[in-house]
Amino acid sequence: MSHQPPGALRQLLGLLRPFWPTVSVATLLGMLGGLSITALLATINNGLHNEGGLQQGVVLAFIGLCVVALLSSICSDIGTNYVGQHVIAALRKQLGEKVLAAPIEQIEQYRSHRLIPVLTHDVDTVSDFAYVFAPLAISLTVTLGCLGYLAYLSLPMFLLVLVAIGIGSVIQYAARAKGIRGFVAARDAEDQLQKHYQAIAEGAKELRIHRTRRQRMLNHGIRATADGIRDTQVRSINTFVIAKSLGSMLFFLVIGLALTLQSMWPANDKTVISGFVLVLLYMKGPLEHLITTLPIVSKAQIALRRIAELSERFSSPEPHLLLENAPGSSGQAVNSLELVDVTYTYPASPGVEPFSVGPVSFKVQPGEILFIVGGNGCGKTTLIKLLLGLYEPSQGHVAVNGQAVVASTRDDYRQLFTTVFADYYLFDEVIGGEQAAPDDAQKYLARLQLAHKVQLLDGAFSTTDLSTGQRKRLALLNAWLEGRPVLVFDEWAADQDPTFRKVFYTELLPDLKRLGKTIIVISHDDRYFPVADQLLRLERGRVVAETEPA
Ligand SMILES: Nc1ncnc2c1ncn2[C@@H]1O[C@H](COP(=O)(O)OP(=O)(O)OP(=O)(O)O)[C@@H](O)[C@H]1O
Repeated sequence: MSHQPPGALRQLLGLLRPFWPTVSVATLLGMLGGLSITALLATINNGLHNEGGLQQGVVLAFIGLCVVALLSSICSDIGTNYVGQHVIAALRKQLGEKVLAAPIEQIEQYRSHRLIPVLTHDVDTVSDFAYVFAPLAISLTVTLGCLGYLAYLSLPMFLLVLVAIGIGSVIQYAARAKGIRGFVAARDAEDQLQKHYQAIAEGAKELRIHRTRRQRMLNHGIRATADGIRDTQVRSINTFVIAKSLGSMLFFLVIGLALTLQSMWPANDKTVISGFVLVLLYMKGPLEHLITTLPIVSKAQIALRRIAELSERFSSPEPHLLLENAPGSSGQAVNSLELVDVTYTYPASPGVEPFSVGPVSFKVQPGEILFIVGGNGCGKTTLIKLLLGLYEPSQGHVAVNGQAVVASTRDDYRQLFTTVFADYYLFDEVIGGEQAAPDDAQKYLARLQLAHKVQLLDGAFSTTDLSTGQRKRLALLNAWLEGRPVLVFDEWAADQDPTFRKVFYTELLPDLKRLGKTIIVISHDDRYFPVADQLLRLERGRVVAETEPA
């Protein structure tokens, strides 16, 4: 993927905007440092040709210039580092917020193996740039100061240097264009590598018991991708290195040319040629620094493009999604929960007919248990994502207490639910309802037959190193601790042993029902279907049977 949205520079400027006073002062100080160094060079050059060496006044000026150059470059460095680190922190926070606020469909489509490298690798690359930013500014101002001094010394020689810099810039520009193409290809391959890493971490067990797959993963996956990245990076860096060496040689050519011209056309003032050589030799350092930093700048540019692409993808955050200082749950009582003629269609992908669910209507009330049943892939999870307000219906609406859920109320609406998805994520910390006392937790842990394994310490589980079924029981603990009115379980019992499965359907669900909870269960356990007050059977996204309480 080498899609390149145009917003990289705009994004960088946007991030720098709050720090413009510091950036301006740091840049001005950097320029002052650069100019002081140029003035020092001029003083040294004059001193070289002055019979009596440096006069007392000049010595004081020399010391003054040293102090100014030292202090201004230190302060400029500190200022730009401060800004750089704040920009990185702002970027990290901004990206985190974007992911937290992005519609679920967008996150599902982006894929985690592409998301994580942007949040880690690309932000780190921009952070590398933050460290070179200050020296870069100083090198640039020293180079400009030196050029100014050269122009003051001799206009023809200054023009000669400008021509040389022009030739050098063309070489650098060509090298940079070639290098950037390589860096973009390498960055694309990084996503692929991340996908392989994810596979070897999450599929460790499967790979251990399948030699052919393991070897294929190693040879065609990790080795081939890592070697590909290495070769592309080596080629790109080599291009920069050759261009840098050519540029370096250009300096000596210009110095040689100037000395030759001088012997052909001797200058009256010896300070001109010595100053010229002195400045050029000094300028070589900062100018080379500028050139060697080009790869870092190019990489930062690519990273910024990736970040801008992610920002653009996630640029339509859910409106009214409260990220700060909002109450944990909406506190609203639920008298009824309804889906009214709801339909939803997944975005089309090439060559595949997009899956649609609906139109579906149902109503469920407190103290009721609704089962959603049907074969694999018939749309049960999609339906509960619609019910939970994670997907917005293409048509129809979801209503609570007869009121349609709209964008401004959707986040509050979601706080009515405690959910255990089939692919749930078990957080270490327990963020319980206000009434969640540790005594209660201990009681429920015992009920879930986990009291001998897990304890609640400082609001976190003492361990989550448990069996699959035990981890899922731990996820269920939230059903009590959060105290929310609607509970949704997506194939919760699938990983439980027959005894505890029975406990779930015949004891825990009825207990929760008695507490007045509204309960929605996705289930394949047909022997427990009678537990349900309502049963909704789906087939290819359509409701084919609905059973209401007698
Ligand atoms: N993110 C997605 N993008 C596109 N299509 C999707 C996406 N997620 C699911 N689908 C499609 O929607 C269909 C229904 O998926 P869903 O997860 O709702 O089924 P399910 O009834 O819960 O299945 P199971 O019992 O296997 O969990 C699937 O056939 C799948 O192709």
